[in-house]
Amino acid sequence: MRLFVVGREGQVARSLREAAMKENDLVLQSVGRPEVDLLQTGAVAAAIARFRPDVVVNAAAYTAVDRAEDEPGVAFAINRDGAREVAAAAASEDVPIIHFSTDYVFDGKKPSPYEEYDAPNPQSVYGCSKLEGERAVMSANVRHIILRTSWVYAPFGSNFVRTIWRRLVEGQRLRIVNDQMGCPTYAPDLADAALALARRLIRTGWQSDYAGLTHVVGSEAVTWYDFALLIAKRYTAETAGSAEIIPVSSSEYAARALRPANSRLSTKRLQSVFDIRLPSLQTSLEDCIDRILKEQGGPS
Ligand SMILES: NC(=O)C1=CN([C@@H]2O[C@H](COP(=O)(O)OP(=O)(O)OC[C@H]3O[C@@H](n4cnc5c(N)ncnc54)[C@H](OP(=O)(O)O)[C@@H]3O)[C@@H](O)[C@H]2O)C=CC1
Ligand SMILES: Cc1cn([C@H]2C[C@H](O)[C@@H](COP(=O)(O)OP(=O)(O)O[C@H]3O[C@@H](C)C(=O)[C@@H](O)[C@H]3O)O2)c(=O)[nH]c1=O
Ligand SMILES: [Mg+2]
Repeated sequence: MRLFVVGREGQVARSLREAAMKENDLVLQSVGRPEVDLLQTGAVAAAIARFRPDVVVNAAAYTAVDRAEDEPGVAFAINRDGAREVAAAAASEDVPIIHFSTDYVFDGKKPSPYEEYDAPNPQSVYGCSKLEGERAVMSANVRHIILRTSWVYAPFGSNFVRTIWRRLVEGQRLRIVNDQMGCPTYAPDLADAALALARRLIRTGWQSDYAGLTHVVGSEAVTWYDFALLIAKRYTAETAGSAEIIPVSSSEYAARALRPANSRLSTKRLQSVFDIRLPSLQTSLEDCIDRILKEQGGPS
C-alpha cells in the first residue's frame, strides 16, 4: 500500500510515520514545510501526483486555537483551502482522502456524547475553519473519510500532557479548567486506527458507507483538570516530587478562544462500520509518559 501523508512533524503525522515503520508492505511518503506548504497553492497537488498513492491522508492543520482568533485568514487558508486542495488532488489521482477534524466544531451544549449527525456550531475561529474544511473535503472528493478526533497528545509535539509535565518539573502551581469534558486521544492510537482504515479501503475497495464523518477518540471522558491529576499522579510516583493543581472555571481561566464544555464524541460508528476501538486512557497515558521519561533519560 502506498500512503501519502500531508504533514511531517505534527503529532499525528509523526505517529503515522512511526506506525508505518512497523509494517513491511507499506510505503509511506510524508511531506511538510518548507517544501510543501499548504499556503502555497499547487505544491501539494504536484507532490501527490508524483507519488501515485493508494490513499492520501491529510494530517496538516493550523492548530493554535487561541492564536487563530487573531489570524483567521491563515487558519482558513490552511484548514479550509489547504484541505480542499489535498482532497481535490486525491480525487484527481482517483484515490480516497482521510482527513482529520475536531470536537471544536461543536458548541458543547449537548448533555451527552456527540454523534456524527449532530449539528455543528463552532465557537472559535479554529472550529469554524475546521468545519469549513470538512465541507470543502466532502465536496472536493466523494471518496472521503473525515475522522473527527479530540484532545490529541503524544510523547512529542505540542500538547497538554507535555505542557503539564514540563510545568510540574518546573515546580509550578497549576490552575486547570474543570468545566470542559472530553476524550483524550493518543496520537499513536489514532495513527493505528487510520492505518487500519486505509488497509480496509484497499482490501474491500471503496464502499459508499465509508464516506462522511466518523468520530475517533480515546475511550474515556475526563475534564482537563482530571486529566492533569492523572498526569500528576504519575509525576509524583516517578519523582517523589509534589504537585499543586487547582481546579478553575473556564471563565476564571479566561483563554482567548471559547472551548466547548462538552467535547465528548461518541464512537459507535467507528465500532459498527469499521470495527475499531481505541485502548484505555490508562494504557495510552502510561505509554506516553514512559516515552517522555525515556527521552529525558529517566525520572528527573
Ligand atoms: N492537536 C489536537 O488536540 C487535535 C488535532 N485535531 C486535528 O488532527 C490533525 C492533526 O493534528 P496534530 O498532529 O495534533 O497537529 P500538530 O499541531 O501537532 O501538527 C500540525 C501539522 O500541520 C502542519 N502544517 C501546519 N501548517 C502547515 C502549512 N502551512 N503547510 C503544510 N503543513 C502545515 C505542521 O507542519 P510542520 O511540521 O511544518 O509544523 C504539522 O505537521 C489536524 O487536522 C487537527 O486539526 C483534531 C482534534 C484535536
Ligand atoms: C496549559 C493549561 C491549559 N488549561 C486549559 C485551557 C484549555 O481549556 C484546556 C486545554 O488547553 P490546551 O491549550 O492544551 O488545549 P487546546 O489548544 O484547546 O486543545 C485543543 O486543540 C485543538 C487543536 C483541538 O482540536 C482540540 O481537540 C483540543 O485538543 O486546558 C488550563 O486550564 N490550565 C493550563 O495550565
Ligand atoms: Mg493548543
